Amino acid sequence: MSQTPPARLCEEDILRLAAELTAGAGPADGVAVGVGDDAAVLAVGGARLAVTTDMMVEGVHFDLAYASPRDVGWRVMAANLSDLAAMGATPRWGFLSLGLRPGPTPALVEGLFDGMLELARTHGLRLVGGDTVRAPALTLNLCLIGLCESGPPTLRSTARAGQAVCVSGPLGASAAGLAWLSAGRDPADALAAPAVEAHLRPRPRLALGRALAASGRLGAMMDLSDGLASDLARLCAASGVGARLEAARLPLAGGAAELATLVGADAVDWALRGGEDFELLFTCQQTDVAELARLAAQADPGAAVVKVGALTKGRGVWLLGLDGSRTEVGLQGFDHFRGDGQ
Ligand SMILES: Nc1ncnc2c1ncn2[C@@H]1O[C@H](COP(=O)(O)OP(=O)(O)OP(=O)(O)O)[C@@H](O)[C@H]1O
Ligand SMILES: Cc1ncc(C[n+]2csc(CCOP(=O)(O)O)c2C)c(N)n1
Ligand SMILES: [Mg+2]
Repeated sequence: MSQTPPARLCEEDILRLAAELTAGAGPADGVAVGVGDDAAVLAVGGARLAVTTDMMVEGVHFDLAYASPRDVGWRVMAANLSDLAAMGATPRWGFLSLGLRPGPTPALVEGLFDGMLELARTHGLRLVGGDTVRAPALTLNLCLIGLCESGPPTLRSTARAGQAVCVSGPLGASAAGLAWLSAGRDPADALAAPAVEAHLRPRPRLALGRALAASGRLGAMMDLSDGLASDLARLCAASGVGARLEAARLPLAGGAAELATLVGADAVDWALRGGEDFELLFTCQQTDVAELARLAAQADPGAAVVKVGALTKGRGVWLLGLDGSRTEVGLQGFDHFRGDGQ
């Protein structure tokens, strides 16, 4: 008798389960924000702590064939700091859990720490602990703690229909760099170098996150780690709204169109579904876009405020194509257990 194979969960299913099961325990003392946002927010003795954790695994998030240990350390720190940026928090303390294959060399371990600490120092974060084990693949997990002192933490669940949807910079550069490096192409190639840099050394938008939080003009905010299509769908689901993106407004990373042609990919696909851009995604009243752009330029000269669409009363994330077509694109970004994951 044939048996029905057990159901397989994708990452999205697991995150939903984690949210449901942890919420099932009821409200907890001191938890201002639990599972479901970029960081939890804990109320401790008058302070609000934003606490986040993010793991990177060799072969899944990086490949040592093209990434140096220093790049790997930088990237895991950047991904974690970006979640604090999304809450408008100021980074303070970090813990590193490190899984190393047998026979770790000083060059590997020192390189990982150098990369992490270089970026941590820039943002005033101190590594204060961790754990070290043997593992079948190089694995780094950071847990970072920040302080929400630039205003209330900026959440995913507070967006309203009618607001503008904005991003803080170009999209698709990291995916372009990854595609270039994975194809074994020259990282120093003049056209590809900025994309390679964006992939290996992303720069989380901490000053911008704080400035946006302090403005008091935001609807909702999160960071872009899985791709605009998925991350905006999560923001929309948390806020009970839908969104319409306009392809003509997407700020494609410089050179992405040419690189896409060279490696046989699509730059719009990178921008929507590539992930790891670590830009901020936020919503605000349409009339506040110009003022936030002014604040952003002051806080971070490298950042921009680019309106890419608007929130709607409907459900789902829809893309208005250059040809006038409407396509649903929600949740098409990176998922560890779907598509590019297994
Ligand atoms: N295994 C887990 N147990 C409990 N909560 C989890 C677990 N995995 C994820 N979460 C929570 O689910 C939410 C979404 O997690 P996710 O890792 O996708 O965060 P993100 O900010 O959307 O993405 P990224 O980690 O790429 O920055 C977060 O609030 C996170 O703390
Ligand atoms: C070797 C290699 N293959 C694929 C990717 C792409 N990638 C991996 S995880 C992720 C989303 C964010 O991760 P998470 O959800 O775990 O925070 C993306 C876009 C990569 N960086 N390196
Ligand atoms: Mg995030």
